[in-house]
Amino acid sequence: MTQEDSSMPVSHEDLKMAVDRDFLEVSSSPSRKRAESEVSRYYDAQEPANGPDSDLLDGAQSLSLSQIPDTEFLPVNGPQTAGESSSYRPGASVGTAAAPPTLPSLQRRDSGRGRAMAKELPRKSSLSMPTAPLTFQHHHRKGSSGSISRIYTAGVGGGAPSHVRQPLSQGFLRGSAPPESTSVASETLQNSIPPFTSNESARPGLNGRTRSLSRTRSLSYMKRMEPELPDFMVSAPAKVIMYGEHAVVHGKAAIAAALSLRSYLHVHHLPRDNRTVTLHLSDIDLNHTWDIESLPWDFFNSPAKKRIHFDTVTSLDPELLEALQPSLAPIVNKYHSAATAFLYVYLCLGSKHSPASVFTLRSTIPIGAGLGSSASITVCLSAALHLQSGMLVRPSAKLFEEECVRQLKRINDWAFVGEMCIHGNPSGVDNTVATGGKAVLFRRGDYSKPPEVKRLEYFPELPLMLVNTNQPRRTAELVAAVHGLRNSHPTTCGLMLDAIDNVTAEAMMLLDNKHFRPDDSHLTRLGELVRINHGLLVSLGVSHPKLERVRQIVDGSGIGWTKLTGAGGGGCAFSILKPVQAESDEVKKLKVEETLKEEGMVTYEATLGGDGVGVLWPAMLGKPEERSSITKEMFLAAEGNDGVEALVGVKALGTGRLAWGFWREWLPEEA
Ligand SMILES: Nc1ncnc2c1ncn2[C@@H]1O[C@H](COP(=O)(O)OP(=O)(O)OP(=O)(O)O)[C@@H](O)[C@H]1O
Ligand SMILES: C[C@@](O)(CCO)CC(=O)[O-]
Repeated sequence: MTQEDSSMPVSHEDLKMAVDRDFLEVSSSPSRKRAESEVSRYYDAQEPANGPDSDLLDGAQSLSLSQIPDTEFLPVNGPQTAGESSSYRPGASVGTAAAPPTLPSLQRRDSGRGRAMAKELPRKSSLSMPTAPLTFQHHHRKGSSGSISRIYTAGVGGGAPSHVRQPLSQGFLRGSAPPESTSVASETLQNSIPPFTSNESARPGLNGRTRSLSRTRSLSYMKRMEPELPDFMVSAPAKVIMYGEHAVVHGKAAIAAALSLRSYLHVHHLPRDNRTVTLHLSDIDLNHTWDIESLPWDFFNSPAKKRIHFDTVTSLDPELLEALQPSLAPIVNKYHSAATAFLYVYLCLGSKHSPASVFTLRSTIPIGAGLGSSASITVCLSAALHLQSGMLVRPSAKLFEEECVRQLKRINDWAFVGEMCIHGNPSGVDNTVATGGKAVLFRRGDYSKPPEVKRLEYFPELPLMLVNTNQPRRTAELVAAVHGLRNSHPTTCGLMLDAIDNVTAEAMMLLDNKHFRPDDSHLTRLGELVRINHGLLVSLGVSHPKLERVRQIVDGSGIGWTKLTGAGGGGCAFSILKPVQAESDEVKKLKVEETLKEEGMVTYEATLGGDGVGVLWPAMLGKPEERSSITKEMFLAAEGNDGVEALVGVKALGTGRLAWGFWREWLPEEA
């Protein structure tokens, strides 16, 4: 490639070709480096107009040992001698006062097709030094063929200027990102590394320089024993559709908001010599382990089928689904579509070299109740798989808004793929709200294009009551039933869908209005729109006698306006409650709640408009000085929904006990 080439914008197709060639095949090969470089250039082409370097600051993020191939390690400060090498003891400086103020950095050098690329790696032993922060420098340099390569240099302490770019997906950061995961990795190392002996012989490296045999051995020992990444958690919320469900599948708009119930996914990494992946969906009693190598990688990673993180996939490939069947066959569980969603996305995004891990999920969202439980779990899975493969930057206040949006889009796009595995033909509204949180207007007119999503900035705090009829149903079947009705009554059905669209548009004018007052006629208007929307859904055939019973109890007592939410056919309804004006109103409300309970229904307090997908990295409790791991055993042992919330709940944010991070698409300054 010429220098001119390298300055040209990189198209998505170029990028995909680079990745198709070899990116996922050999995770630490020089060709992967080439692909990484292509990906970096792809990002460059999308950098904000105010110039790359001004946007890019020190982001010292830990590099896992898995990212260090068995290539040569050279000191940046000059050739290494045998004597020098024996003084290098990974882990030796951890927590000791004897750590030198600066250490020679390690540099990995790969060469491929005449292109030079070098990248300095922070030495594991130096990562946890408390007084010497790591800094990265970023230069461009001409490769042997004239192409421009990036060089990343890591030093300890030094006053390096800090316009820094992290490779590949490390993204654009502002300010210096805290290297949260480094101390965990170092602790693990400290426990697992046998000490070096200083009298071991040195042998020439591949380029004639010397390197220590003991270092080589220990590195490979460490690589086997150390899990590739620390354990971490992700979480995503449920949603309530206020107006427009079903119509949204047919290109109309819907208004939906994040609900305070959430799913939590714990990702535990296994030592590298264990080559298995486990999916444990504890709410549905599904616990299955696959041998990673036995999965149909060859098919998924074949040039014709390969998909990458940046792809927007709008339909499932029946051949890929077919290829999964042998791996899914042993799973006999009525909710097995969640396993299909997991494997499909896992195989699309991963490779034979994906880290061995255990994915453990617990959700406080009732399943199949219209609250988007499936979307919440697919968002968790998508975020976890992206984080695991290094394709996301963890949320931080330093992340630029544009990058936040990109991260969320990537998570959302692949959560949608999971939703397609579970639902068949989803609109994408559920996963969009579970990803971004808050409240949105959503419309997807053309399925081959991204949906239109508008945040409702002034979404008010509404007096809501949420009721679960506990009547099970499947979203996929209800969506298919409306399609059937539309086919047999195209004109009438079309008018009903248009009417729902009008309801949503009217509601939008109230809900996205900073002058909205929940205690006056605005609330009544919203309530009436709720009632009209429910009536139209009844006509579309997606209500259920139990939902009608909720309506009878709530609306009959005069305390509010009720509508089913989600796919209907059972599941949940919500009511907008009228303002309490007298004591008798309060009494009526209590009576309603009692009656619903007597009839086997569950009422929830509904807080709408909360955060979307969040990350707890690493999975640890407590303030920095007294941190302890959240193990999957602890997570599984938490009692009920309250136990899960008490142990890992995002509500603990701000108490100093947990440090959940959120990509706040619309409010990056608060992240
Ligand atoms: N906690 C969970 N654990 C495992 N799988 C789950 C969980 N929650 C949902 N699922 C998966 O999602 C499916 C239910 O999805 P479905 O779309 O029918 O309901 P929903 O998402 O709650 O409702 P709606 O789409 O109307 O909001 C289940 O069959 C299962 O595969
Ligand atoms: C019924 C539906 O409109 C909402 C399900 O929560 C389906 C969808 O939008 O995918």
